[in-house]
Amino acid sequence: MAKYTPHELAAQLKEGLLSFPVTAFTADLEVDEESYRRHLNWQARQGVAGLFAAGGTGEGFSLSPEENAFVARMAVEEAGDVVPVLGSAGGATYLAVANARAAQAAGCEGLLLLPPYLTECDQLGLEAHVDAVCSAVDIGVIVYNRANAIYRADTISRLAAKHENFIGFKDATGDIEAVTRVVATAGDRLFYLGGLPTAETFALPMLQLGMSTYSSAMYNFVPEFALEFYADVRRQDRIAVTEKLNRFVLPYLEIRDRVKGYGVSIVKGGLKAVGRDAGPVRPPLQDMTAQDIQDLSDLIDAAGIRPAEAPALASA
Ligand SMILES: O=C([O-])C(=O)C[C@H](O)[C@@H](O)C(=O)[O-]
Repeated sequence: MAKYTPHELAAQLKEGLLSFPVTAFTADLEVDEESYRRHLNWQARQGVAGLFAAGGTGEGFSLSPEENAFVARMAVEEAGDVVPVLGSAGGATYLAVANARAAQAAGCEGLLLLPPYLTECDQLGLEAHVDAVCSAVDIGVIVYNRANAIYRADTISRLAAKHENFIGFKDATGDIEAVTRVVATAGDRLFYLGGLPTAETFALPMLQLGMSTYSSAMYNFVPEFALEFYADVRRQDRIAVTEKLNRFVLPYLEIRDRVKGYGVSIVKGGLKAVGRDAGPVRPPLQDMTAQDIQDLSDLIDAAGIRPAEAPALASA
């Protein structure tokens, strides 16, 4: 039974940083229960407004429906008494509906609806997709505007008028005109969160567009830094934000951009770098090389943001 109504959930999420934890895997690429539970415990207790299990950084797209439900259940058990936990739903409509129902049954307060895969889709199909998911559950639903799921403002408004539990719009396009149309049309009926890769990079300009929060992947391994960054953004302290961009975020992007898919792999690399290994990524993503992890570890030290309780990386 959810503790938050969809409306209360939106009010809570929009006022703080959002955690998107990685899903821990063993060397055999199985879900690593012990390591995941440990990670969740750490992530939930640093001061975020909500925790999204099995999102993009959590490799939700690589989980079977059973694993997705298991991950959601573990997240609720480990973090649900501290922060609202949201699950994820993805793939074809029938799978997304099954994921959504399983997330609700696991005790999630809401869910992130990931884009479906492979096929192109347009507005009527996307509307039917969101319609089916929102109708299948009572908990809050946030759509992820990304890849092949790009929602027009009128589609979003119709869905918001129809479904009380449709509460949020997460953008990973950075298309200012389109996002402005969505925010201007749906207004306060929804809340808006930034979800571009390494969302910190865009946080200040997106705040002006109405995105009071964002998904922080780097919060996984440098939580204090990520929270300070968010506080600077909310204060609109451009000088502090720029200093942090130069000190860590922009050099981090240079490592992230070395290989396609490192947007996720670098987060697990960052966890290795701070001594909190959550295992490998699943193919088709590829793990960071030892050199890339070392470079990231050096950057963390040069920026002075190694988490207090995290040991330095043993030299290779
Ligand atoms: O679903 C997710 O993990 C994301 O939204 C992607 C990341 O959290 C992205 O915002 C980032 O890399 O900071």
